[in-house]
Amino acid sequence: MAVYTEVSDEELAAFVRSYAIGRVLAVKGIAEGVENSNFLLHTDSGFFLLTLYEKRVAEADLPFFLGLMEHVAARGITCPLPVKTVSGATLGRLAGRPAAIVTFLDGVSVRRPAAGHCAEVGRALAALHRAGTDFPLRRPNALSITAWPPLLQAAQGRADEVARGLGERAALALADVQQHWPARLPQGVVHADLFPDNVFFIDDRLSGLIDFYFACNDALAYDIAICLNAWCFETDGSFNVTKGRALLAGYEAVRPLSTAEVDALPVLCRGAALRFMLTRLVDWLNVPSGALVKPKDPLEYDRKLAFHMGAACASDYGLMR
Ligand SMILES: Nc1ncnc2c1ncn2[C@@H]1O[C@H](COP(=O)(O)OP(=O)(O)OP(=O)(O)O)[C@@H](O)[C@H]1O
Ligand SMILES: N[C@@H](CCO)C(=O)O
Repeated sequence: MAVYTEVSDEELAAFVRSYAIGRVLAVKGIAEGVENSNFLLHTDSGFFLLTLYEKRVAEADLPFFLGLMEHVAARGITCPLPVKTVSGATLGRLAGRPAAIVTFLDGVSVRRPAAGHCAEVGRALAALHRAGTDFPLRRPNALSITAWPPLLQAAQGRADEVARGLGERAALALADVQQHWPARLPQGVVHADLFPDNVFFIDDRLSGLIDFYFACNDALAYDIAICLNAWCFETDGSFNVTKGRALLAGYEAVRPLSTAEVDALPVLCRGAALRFMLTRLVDWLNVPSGALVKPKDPLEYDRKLAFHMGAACASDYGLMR
């Protein structure tokens, strides 16, 4: 369970009094997630999500994340909406952390996505990219390629405690992506963490997107690579090209890819796999004592990276031209 910060009943009641959402009837720590402390909040006005922003979220970035949710929601994307305090603020402080209340979204995430889910995610990702086009705030990707060498450095000495050769494989992959990383792909606002746990469905139809706390400005196609990694691999480590094709076709039904984006797909997938392998590895080696959190497996992304190191072109992912 991701609850890093405990909140006393008194602190919570005082915090909620600054909103026009009635009294707290119940509050419950949420079992999913690894980044922030999340609570399901039941008040006289219904259900809400209370988030206390933890280590990786810089307070200065919160107006970007909360503003983006409002911006894309106004353009037809179903996502949580920040709730305003009676004085109009979307951000406050609780138990020493920056904190916000957002609307609760109906739906459930899928554990084993099918090709139909992948198609829906592709469409939703492209719609999000379109909706973000005129978002006025900017946030560079703090976990882009320039952030990977320090992550590797932080973990390399102990990487082989997790799996033999892991540090060396990561170093080779890093050198490869540094050599081939594309310079001038179409840019925009990307979600950057659209994993299955951040997409809700009702009756197999996509009902909403959550967790905008890695959103930033980057290459739009990099967001596709993150999704191919997160949605289109099987539990045995194989890439499911039918799911890849579905995701890419869903995306292109809304926003067709340029030739440069198609050509860059393999290296973007390698980079995206390396990014999540490295952040998972650093977290795996540094679980805060006393935190109720289950770190995610870096080796899942080591296996995905191995697949991508052997993939040569976009057709390996199901994209036909
Ligand atoms: N607005 C919402 N409506 C309903 N449930 C939500 C909402 N926001 C979050 N949740 C629930 O809380 C869980 C954790 O939320 P979230 O993914 O934002 O946390 P996180 O710590 O940032 O996780 P992650 O590891 O994905 O980065 C989600 O998987 C979902 O079950
Ligand atoms: N989605 C990320 C965790 C949130 O950063 C992962 O699976 O590694």
